[in-house]
Amino acid sequence: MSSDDLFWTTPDRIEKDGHIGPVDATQLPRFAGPATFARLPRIDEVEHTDVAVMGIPFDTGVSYRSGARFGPTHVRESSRLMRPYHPVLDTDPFGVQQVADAGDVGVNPYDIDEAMGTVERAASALTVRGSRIVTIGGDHTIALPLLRNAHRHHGKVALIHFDAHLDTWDTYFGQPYTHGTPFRRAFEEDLIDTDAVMHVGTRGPLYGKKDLDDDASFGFSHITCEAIMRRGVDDVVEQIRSVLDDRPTYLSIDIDVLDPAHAPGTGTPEAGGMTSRELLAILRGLRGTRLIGADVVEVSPAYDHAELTGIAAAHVVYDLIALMGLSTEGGAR
Ligand SMILES: N=C(N)NCCCC(=O)O
Ligand SMILES: [Zn+2]
Ligand SMILES: [Zn+2]
Repeated sequence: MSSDDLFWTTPDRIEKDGHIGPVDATQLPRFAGPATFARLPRIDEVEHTDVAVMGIPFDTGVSYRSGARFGPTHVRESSRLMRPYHPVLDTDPFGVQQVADAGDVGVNPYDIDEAMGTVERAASALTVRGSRIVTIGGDHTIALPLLRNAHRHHGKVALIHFDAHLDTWDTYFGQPYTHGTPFRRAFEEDLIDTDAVMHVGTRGPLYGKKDLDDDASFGFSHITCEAIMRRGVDDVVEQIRSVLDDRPTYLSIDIDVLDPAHAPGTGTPEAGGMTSRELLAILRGLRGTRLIGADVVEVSPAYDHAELTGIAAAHVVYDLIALMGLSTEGGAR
């Protein structure tokens, strides 16, 4: 900031190769100013956006604890400490591509159908403008309209779904569109490439064995949390990569895939989950795959403590952005 500009309205930003990055934390302390994701510019502050971070403050689809409507704000607040260089992937996620915060979509909290339509239209508007999207939820219901948009622009997509839960259940209280059902609907609507759909991190009690039989009949394979523990991260990465090949790939990450010790702030927690270290390591193993879109959902801040969940989710979003910059789909490699 110059001396005649003492306020956060026009802060200095880190710039690289013509890409406008985060507010410079050596000029304006990280804890000051409004929280866009990683203190990146808003989408209206840049001419073109390669990757848009979009918030969906929606939780009308939940079956247990509510509150994920506050997820986007919380994850942004928890993302103030992101730095511009990713040492493991050896990349500048905000320097190799233009990343911007698209803000929150104004979804109807009283009408799930209408909200899903709004999410799809918002996602489509960003896609048409040439942006790939990392969505911050919101409950998992929103994966369905996001997959509808992905399918419209890319055809059937490979889906890697990190979650404690299958989310391929049929209905809850007779309702087809809930946070426990998006991937069954996606299968029925032919949005996903059934040769390349996988759950990672599943665990916890089910309603019955039929849940697994139904899920398998939709083409899903799964790597349980227990398998991750026994087999280790590298082996799991190899299995995921073997199904992806160069297919257009969507990653959906329910933060409850993490153990409640790592992510207490979520609506349907299950014991025995992944560590955030395991999740980040598996994601980094997907470097160079054809990532067309991703979401991080189910952060419910009222149940969070010391921003544990928000910080984990913010790091996951950061890594997804880094992966997009290294992706074979429009990325800088
Ligand atoms: N957290 C998500 N997305 N789904 C959980 C649904 C679990 C249930 O109510 O049986
Ligand atoms: Zn879940
Ligand atoms: Zn889920």
